[in-house]
Parts: sequence; C-alpha cells; structure tokens
Amino acid sequence: MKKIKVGAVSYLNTKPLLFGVEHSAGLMQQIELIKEYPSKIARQLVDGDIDVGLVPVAIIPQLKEYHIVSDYCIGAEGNVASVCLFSDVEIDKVEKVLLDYQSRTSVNLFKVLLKNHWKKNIVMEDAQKDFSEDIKGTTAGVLIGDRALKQRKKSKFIYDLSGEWIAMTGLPFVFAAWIANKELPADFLKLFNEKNAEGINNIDAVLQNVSCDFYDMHTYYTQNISYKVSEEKLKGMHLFLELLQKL
Ligand SMILES: C=C(O[C@@H]1C=C(C(=O)O)C=C[C@H]1O)C(=O)O
Repeated sequence: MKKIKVGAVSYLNTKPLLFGVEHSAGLMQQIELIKEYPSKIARQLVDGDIDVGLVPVAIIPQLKEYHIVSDYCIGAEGNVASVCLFSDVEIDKVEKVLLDYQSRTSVNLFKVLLKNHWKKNIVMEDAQKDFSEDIKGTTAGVLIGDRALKQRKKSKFIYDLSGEWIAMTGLPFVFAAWIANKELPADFLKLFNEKNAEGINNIDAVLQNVSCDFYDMHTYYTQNISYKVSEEKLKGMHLFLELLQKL
C-alpha cells in the first residue's frame, strides 16, 4: 500500500499533536512522517511532495485544492509567546525588521499588523539563517518557534503577534492547520484526528517526553498555544486571509 506523506512542523509546539500519532503503530504503518520547519512543509504541500501537512495558513491561496482535515491546529486565544517582534527599542524607533525565513504565516501577520494595527511603514528584509544575532539597535526581527522562545531572554521589547492580532480584531488566530491538497481516505482521517487528540487530552504524558530549559512547556501547551479548531478561530483565519489579500 502506498504510504500517505504527512509533513509536520519540527518545533516543540507540535509535540502534543504528534504524541498519539507516533505512539500508534497502526497509523505509523500508513504514513511517512516528515518533520521540517513551516516554510519547508508549506513548499512541499504546494509542490505536491506531501499529501497533508501542518502548514502555515497564509499559503492557502497558493493551493489549487485544499481541505482542512483535522479538529486540531496551532492557534492562539491570547499571547502565543513563540511568535513575536523582538527588539532592543520600542516599535516607534525601529528602522528595519528582519523576517523569519522559516515562517509563512507570522511574517505575513506582521505585515497585516503593521498596516492595519500599528499603521506604520518600516523597511522589511527576508532574513537568512542564524539572524537572531542581527536583532540589535534599531534592527528588530520577527522570529517564530523554539528560537523565538529562546529570544525572549535576550530582547528588551517583545511584541506578541497573536496578542496584537486579538487586540485589533477580537478574534483568535490560527498559525497552522492540518491541510491536505487532495481527498484522503475517511478512515485514515478519522484515525489521524483521534491520534492528534490523544496528546492534547493528556499534556502531562506529553511533558514527560519533552525537555526544554528556556521556557515552561506546561504554560506553552496549556496557556499559549490553543490546539482546538473552532468557529471563532476559522473566522479569525478568514479575516487574516482577507487582510493579507488586500496588502
Ligand atoms: C505559534 C507558532 O506557529 C507557527 C507559525 C508558522 C508560521 O509563521 O508560518 C507556522 C507553523 C507554526 O509552527 C510558532 O511556530 O511559534
């Protein structure tokens, strides 16, 4: 049988979603699991190299066909902690912003917020590898994932992008969702969804397999990331895609 190719984000935030998946021999037999940073997973789904992926929602317009196939996502209903503008100076004094090459949603969320929330014009530059060292003086950076959690100890000013989005819109935010580029078998999707739920409903077991010395993972999994897809989150996602279209 041909294996279903599943692309997942390689960050700490994805561990609760993969906990049940990776512990299920039955499911693992059906899939090939690829872990990469978000912009790579996005490219693979757009190019058809994978069948389903935990992809940045900002790339939805690039897909000829898309199906949100799970009740779980990487979302936030408050400060997400791992998607922020980091800076040595207040945003009013920032002259240049470096944009994380691993991101597709958050760098676009920053652009949406800059125009509609902060109502500013700042020079932006696509960043290269290891750019966190270049975040200094009047050069700020949008950083995501585990590297962002580490950066929290280094930068004086931290603007949490989902917090700012919620302040602007009153809606929660979805960074990434499980999206397929084709129809997939219903029995596979049912099992995949059940296995996603396992870790989400058992964060204490997930935490036993995670070690992190730069941020409290219990807080991250229970108060920062919000994993359940909801009507409100989808509303937030559609508004984001609409504002992105207008940029
Ligand atoms: C909350 C996060 O959400 C992520 C942000 C993404 C993006 O900006 O494209 C994509 C996937 C998610 O992992 C994070 O990585 O910190």
